[in-house]
Amino acid sequence: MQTTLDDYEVIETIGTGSYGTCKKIRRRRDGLILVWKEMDYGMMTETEKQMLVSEVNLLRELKSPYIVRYYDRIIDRTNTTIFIIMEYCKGGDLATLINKCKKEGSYLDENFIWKILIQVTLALKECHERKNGKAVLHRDLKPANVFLDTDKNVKLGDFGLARVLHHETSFANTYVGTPFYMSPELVNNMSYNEKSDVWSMGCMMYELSALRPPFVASNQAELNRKIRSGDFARIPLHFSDDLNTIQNKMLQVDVSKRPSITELLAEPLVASRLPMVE
Ligand SMILES: CNC(=O)c1c(C)[nH]c(/C=C2\C(=O)Nc3ccc(Cl)cc32)c1C
Repeated sequence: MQTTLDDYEVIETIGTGSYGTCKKIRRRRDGLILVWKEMDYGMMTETEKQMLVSEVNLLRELKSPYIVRYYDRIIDRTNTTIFIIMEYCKGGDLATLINKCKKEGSYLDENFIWKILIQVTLALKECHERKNGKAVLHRDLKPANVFLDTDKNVKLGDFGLARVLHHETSFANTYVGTPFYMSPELVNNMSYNEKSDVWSMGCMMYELSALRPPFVASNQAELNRKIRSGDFARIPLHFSDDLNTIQNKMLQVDVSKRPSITELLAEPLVASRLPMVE
């Protein structure tokens, strides 16, 4: 049966972004706490509306304990607003966690960083696996798009920029993500591909360790130069050589030398930390 806005009670706004607004809600019939991401599509072009439809359809298909669960969507045509209803992640997002560490002058625990690495890799495995010839690229992997549940397990969210990659090509179209996490192939005007998600994950894992991105600059030209060079400082010395090694592999400038998600999962440093399959 088609649900309506009256089936939910809004509790509070918990986030706003370029995409719109994220609100914590309660489902009236059973009290389940969820969120909805509400977006006004009134000013969107037909292409942007199609992108929105594809985000919802992608979310419905992606099934992983490490990807936010999609519940429903409501379209309010009177107010040209779509409401995408998803699971609530009580732990919030990694960007907030990084800012908290910076404020407190503390680093994250290495075991927690490894746990995030493993779970984001497994989330991307679900995305990159070609189902009926189509792989999904996240294209905007960053701390603000990775959420945590009550047990601080990863919930990859916000596929607003995700693209379906069709079987006939292994390259998708142009990039629109976060400049600090731009991969060398994108800086060199090549197309986005699965290994560009691996680069972004490498940047994110580096930032979780060092509390700053691997490449920073005051302008795009300088940032592009640093990204192309692939030169970045080692993560703080108290972190292990193993963590440093795996992060360096993800930040390989040469795409052919950078591991795919499948190859990353086969790396002994990662494979030895994978959860037991039930
Ligand atoms: C300060 N904000 C928060 O603490 C926060 C919390 C507790 N949850 C969220 C966000 C989400 C949340 O809880 N579930 C989500 C599903 C999809 C997307 Cl794109 C976002 C969310 C946020 C931003």
